[in-house]
Amino acid sequence: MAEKGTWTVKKGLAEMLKGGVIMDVTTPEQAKIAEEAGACAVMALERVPADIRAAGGVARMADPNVILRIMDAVTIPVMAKARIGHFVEAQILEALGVDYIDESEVLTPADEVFHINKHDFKVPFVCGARNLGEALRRIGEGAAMIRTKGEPGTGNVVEAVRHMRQVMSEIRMVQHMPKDELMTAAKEMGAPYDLVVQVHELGRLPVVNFAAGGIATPADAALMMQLGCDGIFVGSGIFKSKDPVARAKAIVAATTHYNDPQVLAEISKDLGEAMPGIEIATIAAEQRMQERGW
Ligand SMILES: O=C(CO)[C@H](O)[C@H](O)COP(=O)(O)O
Repeated sequence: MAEKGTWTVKKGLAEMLKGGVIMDVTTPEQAKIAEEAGACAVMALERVPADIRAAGGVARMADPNVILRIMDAVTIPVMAKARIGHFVEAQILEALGVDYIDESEVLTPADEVFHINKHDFKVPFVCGARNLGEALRRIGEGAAMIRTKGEPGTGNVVEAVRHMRQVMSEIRMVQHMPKDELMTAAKEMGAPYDLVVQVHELGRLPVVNFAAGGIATPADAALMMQLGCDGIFVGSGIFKSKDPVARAKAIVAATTHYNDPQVLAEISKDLGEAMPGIEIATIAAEQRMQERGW
């Protein structure tokens, strides 16, 4: 059996989640809704991003007791969020036995310069990115899964689309570069050279890449899948909508049948109101979660 905490095992767990939906949950009851809807994992946090945005102030790791109750409530993997750079929150989450840690820009960063050295941990990490350089820096620090950032808590998919298109087009560029241009590309992106070489050879990121931030409808989820992501994170889009149970199921089904417009049309019927959306231009630059992380 593979030893816990090796790179292969960390990466492999994310690969098992491919094609699935990971749902933000704040209570054991929401975790059960997610599991029954077919989520492949849940993400435990204190508030969904729309509520974090509305509350303002400092957003931190959730109460360990809530995380443990969520772990008790479901059989699917449980992820939890730590603040960027807050390696002690990560140590605590590892001690609780969560399956994955999200070093997340949705929480208030604890360090404005350094991310967590994720190689220090046995538990795997997922991190957000807006472009290929950022994704490869996070993988260089030990992230075993990437998610594009989008703009969480807005119910507006436009930033998720921008980030996924950016990452995919940079991957295509690197893939088709002659080998002798890779070092300069690495320098310009601020990315580790060996990882740029891997992208060149694989034609994809060396780890799984999900889409996140602003996905609010089954059509949004299918759009992100057609743009080439490996799976979906949804938080506010489900639990700030009128009918979370129906919407959660529909988003899971849309992520599976993302290439079948007939099925997507059926799935999208009678879901009740989606969460109210926010136009990105109305959010001040310093309040955009995607700007956190470097
Ligand atoms: O940070 C995340 C990924 O772990 C959130 O799950 C995701 O960004 C949720 O965004 P939204 O509330 O807009 O669905």
